[in-house]
Amino acid sequence: MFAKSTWIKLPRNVLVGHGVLDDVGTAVAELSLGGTPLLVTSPSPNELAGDRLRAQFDGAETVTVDSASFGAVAEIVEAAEDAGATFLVALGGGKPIDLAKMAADELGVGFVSVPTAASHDGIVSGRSSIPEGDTRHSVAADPPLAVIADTEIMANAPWDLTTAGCADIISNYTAVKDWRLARRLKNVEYSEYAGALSEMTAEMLVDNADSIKQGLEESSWIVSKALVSSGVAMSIAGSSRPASGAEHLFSHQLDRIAESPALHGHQVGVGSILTEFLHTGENGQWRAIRDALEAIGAPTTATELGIDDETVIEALTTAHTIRDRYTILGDGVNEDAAIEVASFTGVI
Ligand SMILES: NC(=O)C1=CN([C@@H]2O[C@H](COP(=O)(O)OP(=O)(O)OC[C@H]3O[C@@H](n4cnc5c(N)ncnc54)[C@H](OP(=O)(O)O)[C@@H]3O)[C@@H](O)[C@H]2O)C=CC1
Ligand SMILES: O=C(CO)COP(=O)(O)O
Ligand SMILES: [Zn+2]
Repeated sequence: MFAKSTWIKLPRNVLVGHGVLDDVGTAVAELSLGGTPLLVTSPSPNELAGDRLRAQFDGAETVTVDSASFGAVAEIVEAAEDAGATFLVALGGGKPIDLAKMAADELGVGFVSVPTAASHDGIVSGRSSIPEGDTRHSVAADPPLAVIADTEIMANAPWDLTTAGCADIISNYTAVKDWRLARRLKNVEYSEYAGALSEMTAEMLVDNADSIKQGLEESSWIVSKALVSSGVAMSIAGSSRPASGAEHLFSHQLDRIAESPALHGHQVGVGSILTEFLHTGENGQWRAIRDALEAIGAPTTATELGIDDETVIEALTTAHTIRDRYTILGDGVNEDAAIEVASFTGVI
Protein backbone atom coordinates (compact mmCIF):
# COMPACT_ATOMS: atom_id res chain seq x y z
CA MET A 1 0.00 0.00 0.00
CA PHE A 2 1.25 3.52 -0.80
CA ALA A 3 1.25 5.25 2.60
CA LYS A 4 3.50 8.21 2.02
CA SER A 5 2.33 11.64 3.18
CA THR A 6 3.84 15.08 3.24
CA TRP A 7 3.00 18.39 4.91
CA ILE A 8 4.38 21.52 3.27
CA LYS A 9 4.22 24.73 5.28
CA LEU A 10 4.70 27.89 3.23
CA PRO A 11 4.26 31.65 3.77
CA ARG A 12 0.80 32.71 2.60
CA ASN A 13 1.55 36.32 1.60
CA VAL A 14 4.85 37.39 0.07
CA LEU A 15 5.34 41.03 -0.86
CA VAL A 16 8.62 42.19 -2.42
CA GLY A 17 9.03 45.73 -3.68
CA HIS A 18 9.74 49.39 -3.23
CA GLY A 19 8.00 50.90 -0.19
CA VAL A 20 6.06 47.74 0.78
CA LEU A 21 6.98 48.37 4.44
CA ASP A 22 3.84 50.52 4.55
CA ASP A 23 1.75 47.53 3.43
CA VAL A 24 2.58 45.26 6.38
CA GLY A 25 -0.69 46.18 8.14
CA THR A 26 -2.73 45.36 5.05
CA ALA A 27 -0.88 42.09 4.40
CA VAL A 28 -1.42 41.07 8.03
CA ALA A 29 -5.11 42.07 8.04
CA GLU A 30 -5.52 39.75 5.07
CA LEU A 31 -4.35 36.84 7.25
CA SER A 32 -7.25 37.40 9.71
CA LEU A 33 -5.01 36.82 12.72
CA GLY A 34 -6.94 39.13 15.04
CA GLY A 35 -5.56 40.88 18.13
CA THR A 36 -2.36 42.86 18.45
CA PRO A 37 1.18 41.74 17.62
CA LEU A 38 4.41 42.13 19.52
CA LEU A 39 7.03 43.79 17.34
CA VAL A 40 10.51 42.22 17.56
CA THR A 41 13.44 44.14 16.16
CA SER A 42 17.09 45.12 16.75
CA PRO A 43 18.59 48.62 17.19
CA SER A 44 19.42 49.68 13.58
CA PRO A 45 16.25 48.33 11.92
CA ASN A 46 14.20 49.86 14.75
CA GLU A 47 15.84 53.22 14.13
CA LEU A 48 15.30 52.92 10.38
CA ALA A 49 11.80 51.53 10.13
CA GLY A 50 10.33 50.91 13.58
CA ASP A 51 8.06 53.96 13.61
CA ARG A 52 6.64 53.20 10.16
CA LEU A 53 5.77 49.71 11.37
CA ARG A 54 4.33 50.87 14.72
CA ALA A 55 2.11 53.33 12.84
CA GLN A 56 0.34 50.31 11.31
CA PHE A 57 -0.30 48.44 14.58
CA ASP A 58 -2.16 50.51 17.15
CA GLY A 59 -1.01 49.79 20.69
CA ALA A 60 1.61 47.19 19.70
CA GLU A 61 4.61 46.96 22.01
CA THR A 62 8.19 46.57 20.78
CA VAL A 63 11.02 44.37 22.03
CA THR A 64 14.47 45.36 20.79
CA VAL A 65 17.08 42.60 20.93
CA ASP A 66 20.82 43.19 20.84
CA SER A 67 22.14 39.67 20.35
CA ALA A 68 20.91 36.21 19.44
CA SER A 69 20.61 33.85 22.41
CA PHE A 70 18.11 31.57 24.13
CA GLY A 71 17.84 34.26 26.81
CA ALA A 72 16.59 36.69 24.15
CA VAL A 73 14.01 34.11 22.98
CA ALA A 74 12.76 33.82 26.59
CA GLU A 75 12.59 37.61 26.86
CA ILE A 76 10.41 37.79 23.72
CA VAL A 77 8.14 34.99 24.95
CA GLU A 78 7.64 36.77 28.28
CA ALA A 79 6.99 40.15 26.64
CA ALA A 80 4.45 38.57 24.25
CA GLU A 81 2.63 36.87 27.13
CA ASP A 82 2.60 40.05 29.23
CA ALA A 83 1.28 42.07 26.31
CA GLY A 84 -1.27 39.43 25.31
CA ALA A 85 0.14 39.47 21.78
CA THR A 86 -1.59 37.14 19.34
CA PHE A 87 1.27 37.03 16.82
CA LEU A 88 4.79 38.41 16.32
CA VAL A 89 6.12 40.74 13.65
CA ALA A 90 9.91 40.59 13.22
CA LEU A 91 11.68 43.58 11.67
CA GLY A 92 15.38 43.38 10.84
CA GLY A 93 18.12 41.02 9.73
CA GLY A 94 18.47 37.33 10.57
CA LYS A 95 18.93 37.96 14.29
CA PRO A 96 15.49 39.37 15.25
CA ILE A 97 13.78 37.23 12.62
CA ASP A 98 15.29 33.99 13.95
CA LEU A 99 14.55 34.93 17.55
CA ALA A 100 10.94 35.81 16.75
CA LYS A 101 10.58 32.61 14.72
CA MET A 102 11.69 30.54 17.69
CA ALA A 103 9.63 32.52 20.21
CA ALA A 104 6.52 32.22 18.00
CA ASP A 105 7.05 28.48 17.90
CA GLU A 106 7.28 28.30 21.68
CA LEU A 107 4.19 30.48 22.08
CA GLY A 108 2.25 28.56 19.44
CA VAL A 109 1.46 31.74 17.51
CA GLY A 110 2.27 32.87 13.98
CA PHE A 111 4.93 35.35 12.96
CA VAL A 112 5.48 37.74 10.09
CA SER A 113 8.93 38.42 8.65
CA VAL A 114 9.84 41.97 7.61
CA PRO A 115 13.50 41.67 6.56
CA THR A 116 15.60 44.83 6.32
CA ALA A 117 18.62 42.99 4.90
CA ALA A 118 18.89 40.24 2.28
CA SER A 119 21.62 38.49 4.27
CA HIS A 120 20.58 34.79 4.10
CA ASP A 121 17.60 32.56 3.41
CA GLY A 122 16.74 32.22 7.10
CA ILE A 123 14.68 35.41 6.71
CA VAL A 124 12.01 33.37 4.89
CA SER A 125 12.63 29.79 6.02
CA GLY A 126 11.24 27.53 8.71
CA ARG A 127 14.59 27.10 10.40
CA SER A 128 16.05 28.96 13.30
CA SER A 129 19.71 29.06 14.12
CA ILE A 130 20.68 30.26 17.60
CA PRO A 131 24.22 30.29 18.98
CA GLU A 132 24.84 28.97 22.49
CA GLY A 133 28.31 28.85 23.97
CA ASP A 134 30.63 27.47 21.32
CA THR A 135 27.84 25.63 19.55
CA ARG A 136 24.84 26.49 17.41
CA HIS A 137 21.33 25.08 17.51
CA SER A 138 19.63 24.79 14.15
CA VAL A 139 16.01 23.94 14.88
CA ALA A 140 12.85 23.49 12.88
CA ALA A 141 10.05 25.99 13.40
CA ASP A 142 7.14 27.13 11.28
CA PRO A 143 8.02 29.48 8.41
CA PRO A 144 6.61 33.03 8.50
CA LEU A 145 2.92 33.49 7.70
CA ALA A 146 3.93 36.42 5.52
CA VAL A 147 7.16 37.94 4.23
CA ILE A 148 7.22 41.65 3.42
CA ALA A 149 10.56 42.62 1.89
CA ASP A 150 10.97 46.32 1.16
CA THR A 151 13.62 46.57 -1.55
CA GLU A 152 14.20 50.28 -0.87
CA ILE A 153 15.24 49.53 2.72
CA MET A 154 17.24 46.45 1.76
CA ALA A 155 19.10 48.34 -0.96
CA ASN A 156 20.31 50.81 1.66
CA ALA A 157 21.50 48.13 4.09
CA PRO A 158 25.28 47.53 4.30
CA TRP A 159 26.28 46.03 0.93
CA ASP A 160 28.12 43.12 2.55
CA LEU A 161 24.81 41.77 3.83
CA THR A 162 23.47 41.58 0.25
CA THR A 163 26.57 39.84 -1.12
CA ALA A 164 26.29 37.40 1.81
CA GLY A 165 22.69 36.63 0.80
CA CYS A 166 23.86 36.02 -2.79
CA ALA A 167 26.61 33.66 -1.63
CA ASP A 168 24.12 31.75 0.55
CA ILE A 169 22.08 31.16 -2.63
CA ILE A 170 25.12 30.22 -4.77
CA SER A 171 25.93 27.59 -2.12
CA ASN A 172 22.71 25.77 -3.07
CA TYR A 173 24.67 24.14 -5.93
CA THR A 174 26.89 22.17 -3.57
CA ALA A 175 24.12 21.64 -1.01
CA VAL A 176 22.04 19.81 -3.63
CA LYS A 177 25.09 17.77 -4.72
CA ASP A 178 25.56 16.68 -1.10
CA TRP A 179 21.88 15.83 -0.80
CA ARG A 180 22.00 13.66 -3.94
CA LEU A 181 25.16 11.97 -2.69
CA ALA A 182 23.44 11.20 0.63
CA ARG A 183 20.51 9.75 -1.26
CA ARG A 184 22.79 7.47 -3.27
CA LEU A 185 25.00 6.35 -0.38
CA LYS A 186 22.72 6.52 2.63
CA ASN A 187 19.24 6.27 1.15
CA VAL A 188 18.37 9.70 2.57
CA GLU A 189 14.94 10.93 1.49
CA TYR A 190 15.31 13.27 -1.48
CA SER A 191 12.82 15.55 -3.20
CA GLU A 192 13.39 16.04 -6.95
CA TYR A 193 11.14 19.09 -6.84
CA ALA A 194 12.95 20.80 -3.93
CA GLY A 195 16.37 19.91 -5.39
CA ALA A 196 15.49 21.30 -8.81
CA LEU A 197 13.97 24.48 -7.33
CA SER A 198 17.05 25.08 -5.22
CA GLU A 199 19.41 24.62 -8.17
CA MET A 200 17.25 26.78 -10.43
CA THR A 201 17.30 29.53 -7.80
CA ALA A 202 21.10 29.53 -7.77
CA GLU A 203 21.14 29.45 -11.58
CA MET A 204 18.86 32.48 -11.86
CA LEU A 205 20.94 34.45 -9.40
CA VAL A 206 24.16 33.69 -11.26
CA ASP A 207 22.51 34.54 -14.60
CA ASN A 208 21.54 37.94 -13.16
CA ALA A 209 24.91 38.63 -11.52
CA ASP A 210 25.46 41.67 -13.79
CA SER A 211 22.43 43.39 -12.24
CA ILE A 212 23.62 42.80 -8.69
CA LYS A 213 25.47 46.03 -7.94
CA GLN A 214 25.77 48.28 -4.94
CA GLY A 215 23.31 51.19 -5.14
CA LEU A 216 21.03 49.36 -7.58
CA GLU A 217 17.67 48.60 -5.97
CA GLU A 218 17.09 45.87 -8.56
CA SER A 219 19.80 43.88 -6.74
CA SER A 220 17.65 43.63 -3.61
CA TRP A 221 14.72 42.57 -5.77
CA ILE A 222 16.69 39.75 -7.40
CA VAL A 223 18.24 38.56 -4.14
CA SER A 224 14.98 38.74 -2.14
CA LYS A 225 13.15 36.69 -4.74
CA ALA A 226 15.96 34.12 -4.68
CA LEU A 227 15.88 33.95 -0.87
CA VAL A 228 12.11 33.39 -0.92
CA SER A 229 12.51 30.68 -3.53
CA SER A 230 15.26 28.97 -1.54
CA GLY A 231 13.07 29.13 1.58
CA VAL A 232 10.23 27.51 -0.37
CA ALA A 233 12.61 24.71 -1.47
CA MET A 234 13.41 24.06 2.21
CA SER A 235 9.70 24.08 3.08
CA ILE A 236 8.98 21.54 0.34
CA ALA A 237 11.84 19.35 1.54
CA GLY A 238 10.81 19.72 5.17
CA SER A 239 14.50 20.24 5.98
CA SER A 240 17.33 22.62 5.10
CA ARG A 241 18.94 19.94 2.87
CA PRO A 242 18.29 21.82 -0.44
CA ALA A 243 20.23 24.83 0.87
CA SER A 244 22.63 23.42 3.44
CA GLY A 245 25.31 20.82 2.77
CA ALA A 246 28.99 20.47 3.62
CA GLU A 247 29.66 24.15 2.87
CA HIS A 248 27.25 25.00 5.72
CA LEU A 249 28.93 22.51 8.06
CA PHE A 250 32.21 24.29 7.27
CA SER A 251 30.62 27.67 8.05
CA HIS A 252 28.95 26.46 11.27
CA GLN A 253 32.32 25.13 12.37
CA LEU A 254 33.99 28.49 11.59
CA ASP A 255 31.31 30.15 13.73
CA ARG A 256 32.45 27.94 16.60
CA ILE A 257 36.21 28.16 16.26
CA ALA A 258 37.11 31.41 14.48
CA GLU A 259 38.04 34.32 16.71
CA SER A 260 35.98 36.64 14.58
CA PRO A 261 33.68 34.74 12.19
CA ALA A 262 32.61 36.38 8.93
CA LEU A 263 29.00 36.69 7.72
CA HIS A 264 27.17 33.36 7.32
CA GLY A 265 26.72 33.74 3.55
CA HIS A 266 30.35 34.72 2.98
CA GLN A 267 31.60 31.66 4.86
CA VAL A 268 29.30 29.24 3.05
CA GLY A 269 30.37 30.76 -0.29
CA VAL A 270 34.03 29.97 0.40
CA GLY A 271 32.93 26.58 1.73
CA SER A 272 31.18 25.93 -1.57
CA ILE A 273 34.40 26.49 -3.54
CA LEU A 274 36.09 23.88 -1.34
CA THR A 275 33.30 21.31 -1.37
CA GLU A 276 32.69 21.69 -5.10
CA PHE A 277 36.38 20.80 -5.56
CA LEU A 278 35.84 17.75 -3.35
CA HIS A 279 32.83 16.74 -5.47
CA THR A 280 34.20 17.28 -8.97
CA GLY A 281 37.99 17.66 -8.69
CA GLU A 282 40.49 20.08 -10.13
CA ASN A 283 38.79 20.34 -13.53
CA GLY A 284 35.31 20.50 -12.03
CA GLN A 285 32.92 23.37 -11.34
CA TRP A 286 34.76 25.05 -8.45
CA ARG A 287 36.03 27.83 -10.75
CA ALA A 288 32.47 28.62 -11.82
CA ILE A 289 31.45 28.95 -8.15
CA ARG A 290 34.46 31.12 -7.38
CA ASP A 291 33.82 33.32 -10.44
CA ALA A 292 30.14 33.73 -9.53
CA LEU A 293 31.12 34.82 -6.01
CA GLU A 294 33.75 37.17 -7.39
CA ALA A 295 31.23 38.68 -9.83
CA ILE A 296 28.96 39.78 -7.00
CA GLY A 297 31.86 40.88 -4.80
CA ALA A 298 31.68 38.12 -2.17
CA PRO A 299 34.87 36.74 -0.56
CA THR A 300 36.62 33.78 -2.19
CA THR A 301 39.63 33.43 0.12
CA ALA A 302 40.42 33.00 3.81
CA THR A 303 42.08 36.41 3.84
CA GLU A 304 38.97 38.07 2.42
CA LEU A 305 36.94 36.35 5.15
CA GLY A 306 39.37 37.78 7.70
CA ILE A 307 40.10 34.26 8.96
CA ASP A 308 43.57 32.70 9.15
CA ASP A 309 44.56 29.68 7.06
CA GLU A 310 44.98 27.35 10.06
CA THR A 311 41.43 27.99 11.23
CA VAL A 312 40.09 27.29 7.72
CA ILE A 313 41.93 23.96 7.66
CA GLU A 314 40.73 23.08 11.15
CA ALA A 315 37.14 23.87 10.15
CA LEU A 316 37.39 21.76 6.98
CA THR A 317 38.86 18.75 8.79
CA THR A 318 36.36 18.82 11.67
CA ALA A 319 33.15 20.04 10.00
CA HIS A 320 31.79 16.51 9.49
CA THR A 321 31.50 16.03 13.27
CA ILE A 322 29.06 18.77 14.07
CA ARG A 323 25.87 17.33 12.65
CA ASP A 324 24.40 14.03 11.59
CA ARG A 325 24.15 15.01 7.92
CA TYR A 326 26.01 12.94 5.34
CA THR A 327 27.94 15.04 2.81
CA ILE A 328 31.00 14.89 0.59
CA LEU A 329 33.06 15.31 3.78
CA GLY A 330 32.19 11.68 4.56
CA ASP A 331 33.91 10.56 7.74
CA GLY A 332 36.33 13.46 7.55
CA VAL A 333 38.89 15.15 5.31
CA ASN A 334 42.41 14.66 6.62
CA GLU A 335 44.75 17.59 7.09
CA ASP A 336 46.94 16.95 4.03
CA ALA A 337 43.88 16.65 1.78
CA ALA A 338 42.37 19.80 3.30
CA ILE A 339 45.56 21.77 2.68
CA GLU A 340 45.66 20.43 -0.91
CA VAL A 341 42.06 21.47 -1.70
CA ALA A 342 42.35 24.86 -0.01
CA SER A 343 45.68 25.63 -1.73
CA PHE A 344 44.65 24.42 -5.18
CA THR A 345 41.47 26.55 -5.09
CA GLY A 346 43.40 29.57 -3.80
CA VAL A 347 41.30 29.73 -0.62
CA ILE A 348 44.55 29.73 1.42
N1 LIG B 1 17.63 30.58 10.14
C1 LIG B 1 18.66 30.35 9.38
O1 LIG B 1 18.62 29.50 8.50
C2 LIG B 1 19.91 31.15 9.58
C3 LIG B 1 20.00 32.02 10.64
N2 LIG B 1 21.14 32.77 10.85
C4 LIG B 1 21.15 33.70 12.01
O2 LIG B 1 20.96 35.00 11.51
C5 LIG B 1 21.79 35.92 12.20
C6 LIG B 1 22.71 36.60 11.22
O3 LIG B 1 21.95 37.26 10.25
P1 LIG B 1 22.22 38.76 9.85
O4 LIG B 1 21.10 39.23 8.98
O5 LIG B 1 23.61 38.90 9.36
O6 LIG B 1 22.17 39.42 11.30
P2 LIG B 1 21.66 40.73 11.96
O7 LIG B 1 20.20 40.73 12.13
O8 LIG B 1 22.51 40.86 13.19
O9 LIG B 1 22.05 41.91 10.93
C7 LIG B 1 23.40 42.18 10.62
C8 LIG B 1 23.74 43.64 10.94
O10 LIG B 1 23.07 44.48 10.04
C9 LIG B 1 22.33 45.47 10.74
N3 LIG B 1 21.20 45.79 9.87
C10 LIG B 1 20.15 45.01 9.50
N4 LIG B 1 19.40 45.63 8.59
C11 LIG B 1 19.97 46.85 8.37
C12 LIG B 1 19.68 47.95 7.53
N5 LIG B 1 18.63 47.93 6.69
N6 LIG B 1 20.50 49.01 7.57
C13 LIG B 1 21.56 49.04 8.41
N7 LIG B 1 21.91 48.02 9.20
C14 LIG B 1 21.12 46.94 9.18
C15 LIG B 1 22.06 44.89 12.10
O11 LIG B 1 21.89 45.92 13.03
P3 LIG B 1 21.76 45.67 14.61
O12 LIG B 1 23.13 45.37 15.11
O13 LIG B 1 21.23 46.92 15.16
O14 LIG B 1 20.87 44.48 14.75
C16 LIG B 1 23.33 44.08 12.33
O15 LIG B 1 24.36 44.90 12.85
C17 LIG B 1 22.51 35.13 13.25
O16 LIG B 1 21.78 35.24 14.46
C18 LIG B 1 22.47 33.71 12.74
O17 LIG B 1 22.48 32.76 13.77
C19 LIG B 1 22.18 32.70 9.98
C20 LIG B 1 22.10 31.86 8.89
C21 LIG B 1 20.99 30.99 8.62
O1 LIG C 1 21.57 28.49 6.37
C1 LIG C 1 20.73 27.69 6.06
C2 LIG C 1 20.34 27.51 4.65
O2 LIG C 1 20.93 28.46 3.83
C3 LIG C 1 20.11 26.82 7.09
O3 LIG C 1 20.91 25.75 7.26
P1 LIG C 1 21.19 24.98 8.61
O4 LIG C 1 20.09 23.98 8.72
O5 LIG C 1 22.52 24.38 8.32
O6 LIG C 1 21.22 25.97 9.74
ZN1 LIG D 1 22.69 29.43 4.74
